[in-house]
Amino acid sequence: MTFHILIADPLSEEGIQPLRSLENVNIITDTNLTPDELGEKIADFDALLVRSQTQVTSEIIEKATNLKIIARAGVGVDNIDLNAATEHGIIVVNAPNGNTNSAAEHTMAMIMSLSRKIPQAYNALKNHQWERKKYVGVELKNKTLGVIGLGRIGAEVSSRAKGQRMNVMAYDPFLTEETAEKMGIRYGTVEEVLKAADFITIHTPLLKETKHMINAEAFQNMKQGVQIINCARGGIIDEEALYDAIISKKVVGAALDVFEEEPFLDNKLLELPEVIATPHLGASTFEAQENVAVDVSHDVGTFLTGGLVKNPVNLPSVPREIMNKIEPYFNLAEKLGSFLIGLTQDVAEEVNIYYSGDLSELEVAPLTRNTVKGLLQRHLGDHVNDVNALYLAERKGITVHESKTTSTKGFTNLLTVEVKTKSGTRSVSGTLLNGMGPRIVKVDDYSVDVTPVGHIVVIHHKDQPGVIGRMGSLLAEHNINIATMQVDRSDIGGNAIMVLTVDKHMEQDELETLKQLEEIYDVTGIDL
Ligand SMILES: NC(=O)C1=CN([C@@H]2O[C@H](COP(=O)(O)OP(=O)(O)OC[C@H]3O[C@@H](n4cnc5c(N)ncnc54)[C@H](O)[C@@H]3O)[C@@H](O)[C@H]2O)C=CC1
Ligand SMILES: O=C(O)C(=O)COP(=O)(O)O
Repeated sequence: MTFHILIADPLSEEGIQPLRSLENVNIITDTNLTPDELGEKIADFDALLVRSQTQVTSEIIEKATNLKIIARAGVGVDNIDLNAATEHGIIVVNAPNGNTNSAAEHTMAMIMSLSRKIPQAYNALKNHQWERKKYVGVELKNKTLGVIGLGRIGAEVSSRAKGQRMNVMAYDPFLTEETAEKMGIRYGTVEEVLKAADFITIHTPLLKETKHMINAEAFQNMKQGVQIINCARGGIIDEEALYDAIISKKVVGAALDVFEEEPFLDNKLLELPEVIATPHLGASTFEAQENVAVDVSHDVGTFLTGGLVKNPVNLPSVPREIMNKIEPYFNLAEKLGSFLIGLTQDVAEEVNIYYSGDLSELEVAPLTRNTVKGLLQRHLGDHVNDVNALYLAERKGITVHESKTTSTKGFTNLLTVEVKTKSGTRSVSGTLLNGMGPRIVKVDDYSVDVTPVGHIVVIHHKDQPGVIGRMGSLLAEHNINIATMQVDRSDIGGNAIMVLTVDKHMEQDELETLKQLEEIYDVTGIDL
């Protein structure tokens, strides 16, 4: 099988070598596609690699019927409709670390250019004006730098600013006073930071919560004569409000690498002499581009060949050592989910997954996703995968809970899945037998020992002499061979269960004929 990969934004050629060196890949680079052209082509591809320019909208994703992975060679994924990707089971990966240094250096370059008006002075000189009085700057030493968003880049900028003898004060929802103290910076709320800072630099992602976070009200709270830098994302600063704040002289300088609309040819902010700007160049160094391209190439290559990606955006990331321990249980989890939903006639409303024994010591989130995948695939088909299983369950109104328990019922590991419907609760438990693979060991309250594979028939009946024999004869009449049989009962003469594995798929009418026997209450065929 050949994987078709589309590179839709310029990526470092050296960086994508790991991908090119794979067998069975067909890589097309086309960095000039219009949204319509991308929409027309996208169905041909298994993987799409982009930077910030290509907008991967829900309309594009809708048409991407073969797409399995979208890779963002950089940090911000605001150009990708993550919900649409998740809904369609497309994994999104990014390269969160490769451009941190470049973005931090670019931010420092912007702060220094701003404080000494270097771009303006350079421009004047280019225009044959020797202007020394007009371009008097301010020192950074002893000034306060307010950092909004102390993640990878914010932290790097902070440490470099300290090297410039600046006082750094930061706000981040995950920053505590203790951590700030350890980093040698001051902690403040957003309001406190905005009020205290001489220079403010933004390093948050663009999210619903951060859109226009720096608005007219925020500018009002700032110091008179503040200077502001945005090398994160356009839209975090409200550009209209920034324009007004510059006109009113509240803000005396702004350095912008990112804009609400990109690319653009006209933006009225650029008419103001207080504004210096670059066209989204924060990550544009040879080093950063090579780093991010290598990272996404590895993830795309690994993913397409069935491996574990390092930087998933719409899936929690699980380290390889931990994954090695849980991977053997994937099949069990998926089969239990699939078996149980096959047994459940009514609409599932709630799913409870209990992990015990060895399993209770593991990171179980990937197993929960596999269980739910098995559960949903029976009715929704193969497009349900690890990426969209929980999302689709939520959309179908099914709540999913996972918990760890100490009750192992004598097994070294036990996974129990319970489905609640309007008419009651059904459950199934399974274990992974050392060297022998997965087994179903309980169906509701009955103990069994069934390998979850092939054609299974679950029969609820009355515990009475002769039932098993008559059942065998009926199956023989339909030329159905029983491979294995497990029987258990609640008490002598009470309710009982038979779990058969048979050699071929049984049609519904064949299953119905088994109900001719009056001791049979219920027959369900499940193909795993
Ligand atoms: N101009 C350019 O070329 C580049 C821009 N970027 C952008 O820089 C930004 C930061 O990137 P990283 O530091 O790598 O991300 P990161 O994820 O390491 O850091 C982001 C930080 O923002 C914080 N945050 C979220 N909401 C916040 C809020 N309401 N107020 C304050 N802090 C908040 C988060 O807690 C996190 O610590 C991203 O938007 C990214 O896209 C990144 C690389 C290059
Ligand atoms: O990594 C990011 O978030 C960036 O903004 C870099 O964007 P780019 O890849 O240079 O288009």
